[in-house]
Formats: sequence, structure tokens, C-alpha cells
Amino acid sequence: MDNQDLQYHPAGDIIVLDRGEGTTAVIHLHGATVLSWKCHGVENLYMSQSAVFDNKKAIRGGIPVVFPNFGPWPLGPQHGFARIKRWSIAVPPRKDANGDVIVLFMLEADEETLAMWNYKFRLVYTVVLTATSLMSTLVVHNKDVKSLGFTCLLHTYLRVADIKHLRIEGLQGLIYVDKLKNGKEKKESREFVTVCKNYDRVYKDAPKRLNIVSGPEPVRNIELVTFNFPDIVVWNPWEEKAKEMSDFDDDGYTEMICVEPGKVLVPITLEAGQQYECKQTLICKF
Ligand SMILES: O=P(O)(O)OC[C@H]1O[C@H](O)[C@H](O)[C@@H](O)[C@@H]1O
Repeated sequence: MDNQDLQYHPAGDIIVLDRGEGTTAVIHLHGATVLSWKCHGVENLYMSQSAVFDNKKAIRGGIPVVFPNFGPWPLGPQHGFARIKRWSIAVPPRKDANGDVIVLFMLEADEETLAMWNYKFRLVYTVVLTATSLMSTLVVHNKDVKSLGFTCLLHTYLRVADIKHLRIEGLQGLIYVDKLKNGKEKKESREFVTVCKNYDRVYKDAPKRLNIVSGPEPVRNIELVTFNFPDIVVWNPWEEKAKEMSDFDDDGYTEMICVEPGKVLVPITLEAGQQYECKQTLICKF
């Protein structure tokens, strides 16, 4: 997304973090969705050209926040409501002594969320832009007098130069749940995970560091470092499914991969007053 595109959004919806030298992040208050993360002028996130910005639908691309449920849900919309609620700015963007830019967003229970999920909660989402990284920290607070259970995930759409040259390093030996085979479990034998078809797998107990490399020119290498996100979802809809989604470009699957750190296979239970912190750091390796 370039700055010109931002003109299409109503004023006040968009937060721009600018660290200088072409390193920027753009965040939409709808879902606190990170729309763009550029490192020295190079965009690292995929945003569908057909994404809908109506402050209703989840934004197709960037980093939507999934809470309180990953996947289909009897109580509300797929992937929960956090990605389709308007977040508030808890602390406006500011630069720290290193020149890094930090902003904090907040989402709390309201009439609409209580009607589908009857728990008082507070989410605090911190985004930090450094010279080479984008850190996203989600803290879930139980503000209720009863315990609550949830799953959560950062639905990170990475831009890849060409899906044919993608390899994800660090998943070898892990058990994964294949969502396209009725949740069948299998062990990942490959040193580098490649994707050449509709792909929707949840890797269990993933290591805290993964590399997502794509090429050929320019070679993109993103390191993903996680905290309290034991599961990694890898998703690419491929050609046929991409065409079925009105907000997904027909050929978009060739230039994206979702690598989504989450806590999705075993829900978290928080007692009254407790909190859970989880974090992803994306590092641009040159
Ligand atoms: O279309 P959405 O609701 O945004 O979901 C997009 C995708 O999200 C995740 O990656 C899930 O594992 C997929 O099963 C799902 O299709």
C-alpha cells in the first residue's frame, strides 16, 4: 500500500508510524489491523487490492487480530470480533530515545461483545516499529468476576516475492493439524516447508524462531520471533479458493503466505483479574 491509497480512508481511521528512512507502519483502527510495514521502503505485508474498508468486514491482509476465537464459532463471527471492532488509541504514537515508534490500542467489552460473549475483558495491543522490526504485543485482561476462556492469534499476511520460491525454516519434526483433512495430525518431515496448493495447517509447539524466506530477486527473509504463541498456522488459499473470496485478488495467492502465531489448539483460561501476554516480532533480515 502506498501513501496515495491512504487517501481513500476516512480521516481518523489510520495511524502512521514513521521511523524515517522509508521505515513505516500503517495501522487501521478497524480491528487495530496493521495494514502495511515497510522496512527501508520495502513492503513486507500482503494487502489484497480488493480488501474492503467499510469498517464492518475484516480487512483482507496485513495483520488482523483474532480474538476470542480462532475459526468458526457458534457465538459470533469466524475468528471472533476483535478484527471487526473499532479499537481506541490508548497511547498515541511517540518516539522513544532510540527513535523507535510505539503506539498502544485498546478494546474493551461493550454491549455488542457482551451480547455474543458474556465476559468483561480488556485487550491492550502494543505496536513498536524499530529500524528493522515490527513488534506486536497482545495482552488479554480478564476484567470479569468469573473465569473466561479464549483462543487468539495474529493473522499475519506476509508478502512474498513469488510463492514458488517460499520456504519456511524451523517447522521440521513438528506435529501439524491438517485443517483440509478433517484435522488429521501428521509429522512435518521437511526441513523447509514449501507451499504449492491450498494449504491450511496448524503446527503444534513451534519453536520461538522461524525464518520465512522467498526469492529469487530480491530475496526476502523475515525472521518471526514469538512469545506465548505455541501454535503456528500456515495458510494459503491457492487459486480456486482465492477466486471464491470476493476480497481476495485472483492471483494474490502467488504473492502471499499467512504465517500466523497463535494460541489456538488449547484455549487459555483466565481467572478473574488475570492477564495473558503474547507477542510476535517480525524482523527484516537483509
Ligand atoms: O476468511 P477468513 O475468515 O479471514 O479466514 C482465512 C483463513 O484464516 C486461517 O488461516 C484459517 O486457518 C483458515 O481456515 C481460514 O480460511
